[in-house]
Amino acid sequence: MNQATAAIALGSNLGNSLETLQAAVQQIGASPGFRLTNQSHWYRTQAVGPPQPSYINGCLLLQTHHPPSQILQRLLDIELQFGRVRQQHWGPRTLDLDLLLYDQVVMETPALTLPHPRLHERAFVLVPLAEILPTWVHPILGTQAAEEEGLPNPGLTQRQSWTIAQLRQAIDCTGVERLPPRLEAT
Ligand SMILES: Nc1ncnc2c1ncn2[C@@H]1O[C@H](COP(=O)(O)OP(=O)(O)OP(=O)(O)O)[C@@H](O)[C@H]1O
Ligand SMILES: Nc1nc2c(c(=O)[nH]1)N=C(CO)CN2
Repeated sequence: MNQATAAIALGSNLGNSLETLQAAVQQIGASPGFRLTNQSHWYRTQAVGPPQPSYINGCLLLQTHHPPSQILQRLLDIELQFGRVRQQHWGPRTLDLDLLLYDQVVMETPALTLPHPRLHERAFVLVPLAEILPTWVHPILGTQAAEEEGLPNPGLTQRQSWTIAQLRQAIDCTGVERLPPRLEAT
């Protein structure tokens, strides 16, 4: 059966974040039909949004035959399992899992937008994602359709297409610090 590539962003800034994130990776990898193929390092990142503690962020890649809606549902279930409660918009959380992309699929429903609509502007996503998927081309940015919809072109010059590595180069990535590997084993 044909498998799709999906990328997932993980973040946490409440509780023992590293432990939670590592347990979440295990849960995702152990989910039927999800094959974990790559994982970024973990990064300590300055919080975007209201004042709150810094986050730990990372990304991973899956091969899967599940459709995007089922992947999102599994991610929401795992968030709940780790005690995620939605309170403040962009506020602190024990675990946040976002589906960043699914092959070149472009979709928008009330429950799911692909690619993730803020992927291209977030250093805490682009830095880890560029480690594991630098050559993926954003299916909307830089295209005619994006301009017609008023989507921002993230660089000063016009491009026909944007890879993850190019998007990462185009934004300010200060405040995103790779954690030393020894911390990953704790
Ligand atoms: N690509 C996506 N990945 C994850 N959730 C998505 C996506 N597109 C839409 N959603 C919807 O967004 C809802 C709210 O997500 P959430 O509370 O995690 O947002 P947030 O993390 O506060 O903000 P942001 O979306 O900017 O990261 C989810 O219940 C989900 O239905
Ligand atoms: N550094 C950082 N900031 C955030 C994050 C996150 O994962 N990392 N998630 C948010 C809500 O999705 C809001 N702000």
